[in-house]
Amino acid sequence: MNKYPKIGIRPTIDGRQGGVREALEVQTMNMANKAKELIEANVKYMDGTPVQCVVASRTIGGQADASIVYDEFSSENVVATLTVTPCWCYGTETMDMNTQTIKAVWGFNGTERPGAVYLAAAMSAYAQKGMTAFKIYGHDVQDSDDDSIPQDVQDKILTFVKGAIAVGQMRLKTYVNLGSSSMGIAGSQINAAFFEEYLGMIVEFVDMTEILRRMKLEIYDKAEYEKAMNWVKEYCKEGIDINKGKEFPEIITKSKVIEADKDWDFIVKQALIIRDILFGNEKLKEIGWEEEARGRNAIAGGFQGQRQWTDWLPNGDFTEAILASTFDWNGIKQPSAFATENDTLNGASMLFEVLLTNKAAIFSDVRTYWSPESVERVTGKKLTGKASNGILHLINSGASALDGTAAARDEQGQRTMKEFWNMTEEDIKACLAETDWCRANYEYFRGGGFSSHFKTNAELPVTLIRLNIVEGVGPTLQIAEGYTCVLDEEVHKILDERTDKTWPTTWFAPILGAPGFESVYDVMNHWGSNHGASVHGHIGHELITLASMLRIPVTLHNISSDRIFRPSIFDGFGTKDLEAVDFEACRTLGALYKK
Ligand SMILES: C[C@H](O)[C@@H](O)[C@@H](O)C(=O)CO
Ligand SMILES: [Mn+2]
Repeated sequence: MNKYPKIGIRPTIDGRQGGVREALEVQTMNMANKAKELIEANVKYMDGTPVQCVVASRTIGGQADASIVYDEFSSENVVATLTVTPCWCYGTETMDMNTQTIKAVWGFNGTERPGAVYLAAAMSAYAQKGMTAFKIYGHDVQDSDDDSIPQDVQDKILTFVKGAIAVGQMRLKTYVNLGSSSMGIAGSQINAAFFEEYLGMIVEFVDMTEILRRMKLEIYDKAEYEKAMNWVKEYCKEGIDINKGKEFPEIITKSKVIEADKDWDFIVKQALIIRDILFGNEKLKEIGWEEEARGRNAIAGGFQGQRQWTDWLPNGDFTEAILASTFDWNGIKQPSAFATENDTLNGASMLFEVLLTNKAAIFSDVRTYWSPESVERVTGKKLTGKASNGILHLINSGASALDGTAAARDEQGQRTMKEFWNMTEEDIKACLAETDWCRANYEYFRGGGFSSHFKTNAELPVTLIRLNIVEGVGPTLQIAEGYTCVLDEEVHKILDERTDKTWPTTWFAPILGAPGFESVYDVMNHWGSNHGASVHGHIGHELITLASMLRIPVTLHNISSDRIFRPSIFDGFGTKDLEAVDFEACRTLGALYKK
């Protein structure tokens, strides 16, 4: 990253000199420094670097002080400001009025000198001006000499910062769209205006022939290619070949132009090349390809694959699975949001998840709702535990991140999925050991290739999401928190093999009870598309905060109202039907980067 997006911290103060201001200087600055410590210790950029804060050089008692701080922040790529104060200050005279930053105000909840009153005054001013700001004050009154940050305040500050830093990291980065429409999936017919106006991103279009050009002209690092091939030989074991013994018609046999024993050479090269197209590679400059070495400033992308590519060339499953994982042949790496079937809206969903968690996002079809009755009919057995109300089969041709095996272990030795920097050598080997690579089903993929095949082998909290675009409404987000399920082995086998035994499976049970979550069937029935992106952890509240920053209304979620944190201006649209409020507020405010 050229210059990290930062959080600017603004200590505001009662400007009355001759006693009041002087008495508050230390406490106010202290709050700012405490907030900086909290943020820098808890939030990381995509590459694992701790998020950086810039604390203003002075307290702000009026716009003259504020203007010095605007200047300090302007050269630092400050994307969001957190104004902190233990006292009453003068609302519009001290507020952050820069329209380019995302804002929050933390008003100390004390009674001696009321920070929470300033907070309320500032929020009313922001609302009156049509500006968004997040309101933070503690649930319990603190004494004026208590410099701790209560847990509820910490949670709000961190949720705000995670969202704001995600917004900052997306801004002016590129989504690389490799190929075009895949099998009529509308999400693959990229909507550039969405990326530009809502995410502040740039869309680049790259034809899939670029991959063939780089193969033919050998525009890749040969040493790395050798290394990757050796790694594949050692760790990527082959699974079943379901084509064996089958008679295929000529249109299928003559379409396989890469010999079967050359598939790995092809797909490993393809993975290197696609990564380089997105992110660049200094090595290419050394071999005379300076333009290619630069990459395209990507933060995410997707590959069409089906069908103009896969109808005669090996599929993109290996590339997609490896790009999305927290490791490759070079060891640990930051996971990428990289969409299969060029479903750009699922790619953007993956991007939100990776940005908020630093973990791998798992791309899949939301393929089948298995009712308890159907499972019993087909297997003779009952679903149990978290699966007992029915399950969703999350499965796509083998493009899911290998972290989805849940083979990594936490400090207690339990299965989990991790931030990439916490992945160990053993975790990587374990994820690879629980994955086998099955030769692609030639009926679907005439050109062959290999699909990652595994099952998510632990009961873990996950969040499944989907970005949709609805004509007349714009982009909307759906969020389902739930658990991955481990089924009885025989039940798993019977259900899994009904779909495709060469693909990775995650069994998912959403948490029921919220509107739209009356049953597992309802969740599947309300889902906006054929795909979803899941990530480890229950991060629905963080997604809601991020969506509110981007003005993307959330149309379906199972997050309790006490976890929902949106800008204070949303309260001005009512408090009864939070979903309707979200719609109305997002529509009134308009896209963050509306041209
Ligand atoms: C191989 C098949 O075409 C699958 O890729 C297809 O069923 C899908 O994943 C549709 O989303
Ligand atoms: Mn699919």
